[in-house]
Order: sequence, then structure tokens, then C-alpha cells
Amino acid sequence: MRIDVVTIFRDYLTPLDLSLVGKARKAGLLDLRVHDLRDWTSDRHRTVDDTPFGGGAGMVMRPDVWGLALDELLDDDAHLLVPTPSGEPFTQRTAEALAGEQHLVLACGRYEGIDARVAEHYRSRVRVTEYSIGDYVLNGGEVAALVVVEAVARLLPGVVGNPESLVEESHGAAGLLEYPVYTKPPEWAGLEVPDVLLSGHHARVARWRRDEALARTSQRRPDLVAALDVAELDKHDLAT
Ligand SMILES: OB(O)c1ccc2cc[nH]c2c1
Repeated sequence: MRIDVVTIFRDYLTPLDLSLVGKARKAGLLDLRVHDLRDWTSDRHRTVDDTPFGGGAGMVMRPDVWGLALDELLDDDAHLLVPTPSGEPFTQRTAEALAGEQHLVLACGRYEGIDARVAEHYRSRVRVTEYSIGDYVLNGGEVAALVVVEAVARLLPGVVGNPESLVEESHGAAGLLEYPVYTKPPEWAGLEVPDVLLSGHHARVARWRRDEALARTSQRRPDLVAALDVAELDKHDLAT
């Protein structure tokens, strides 16, 4: 997979040189390129923004500069992703779908956002998705780009050491939050590990984990309970 990220703050993306994503890049599992939008400017001040039509506070990112960048980076099979607080929710299902694609291009906005004609223009050429990572507002798209790249990259074959660890995560195929996890020591701060986890009885452990996942989901995310797919619970041995 190739991922291009376009930003005016390249240093925001340096965490992608680290840990699993960094190792995946070095191993050739992910071709990630970070670009400075200002490289497509031609004026002395390398200007990427201007005042908004219709008035109002702040500045808007210019479509002409973005157009030069995206014309160069987008090929026909690319998927243009534009982080924005006004986008559709980015979820684990979104990450799973994107992990099967060949080329993602992330356009990181700043200021009051990118001129709306950019997304409109490229919809005639490539898939364009404006997405939100949550109901809060950041100062730009770079953090959202970090979220998307990590959520997608970890699903690529070979990136996570043990693919089994992807199966029972929160928001997995069964749609549940993950059960609580424990490790040594068996007692800490006067708190003990649940006996069932020390029993060596795998069926009981699986049942306990299913029950805990359901309880946690009901308590913390009742909205997810409504969407639960019982068939999926059966598949993942999370049914009764
Ligand atoms: O909250 B966000 O994910 C987000 C995304 C893009 C821009 C551009 C200017 N502010 C932004 C916020």
C-alpha cells in the first residue's frame, strides 16, 4: 500500500517513523510519503491560504495550490481522504475497508479548512471521503491523518507480529468493546486477578471474556449494543 500525506506541518507526521508503522515502512510493507503543501506554491511567501468569500474569521486553504499537489499525487486508483470535523465518522469498519486499497492520499487542512471545490473537483476523478475522527475539533487534519494511517497500517499483513491479537480487539467483527486484561503479579495494590483467568479452563475463560465484553459494551457504549450482530458473536465463540 502507498499512502501520501500532504500537510504544511510535516513534523506532525514524524510519529509515523516510529514503532510498528516505522518498522512496516522499513520492511517495505507500507510506502508512506509525507509532502509539504508549500512545495507546490510559486510565490516568495509560499502562500497556501486566503481570506474566506462571504467574510468571517480565519483563512481558507487555496484550491489552486491543493490542485497542483493533488494532480501530481492522485492516480486513478487513489482514494482521497480529507479529515474534517464535518466528515463522516471514521470507524474500525472504515479502517478495514481502507486496508484493502492500494493508494490513499490524505489532504491535511489547516486554518478554517480547504476550499470546498477541491473535494468537489476530485470526486469526478477518484473516490473522495471527507471523514471525522470524532465529535471534537482539532487545529488541523494532521492528528486525524496519524489516526487513519495507524488504524489502517496495523491491519496490513505482516505489520502486527501476531495477527491473532487483532481478532478480539474493541470494535472488532463482533462489534463489542474488548474485555479487561490482566498480567502478573496475581495480586497488586490489594487487587486480585479474577479466579477464572487462573483456572486454565479455556471454555470458562472464553465465556467470562464474552460476558465482560458485553457488560462493558452495555455500560459504556449502549449505542453499539443496538447494532450488535449475534451471528458475529457466534462466529467468534462469543455466544452462549
Ligand atoms: O478536528 B479535525 O479532525 C480537523 C480536521 C481538519 C481541519 C482543518 C482545520 N481544522 C481541522 C480540524
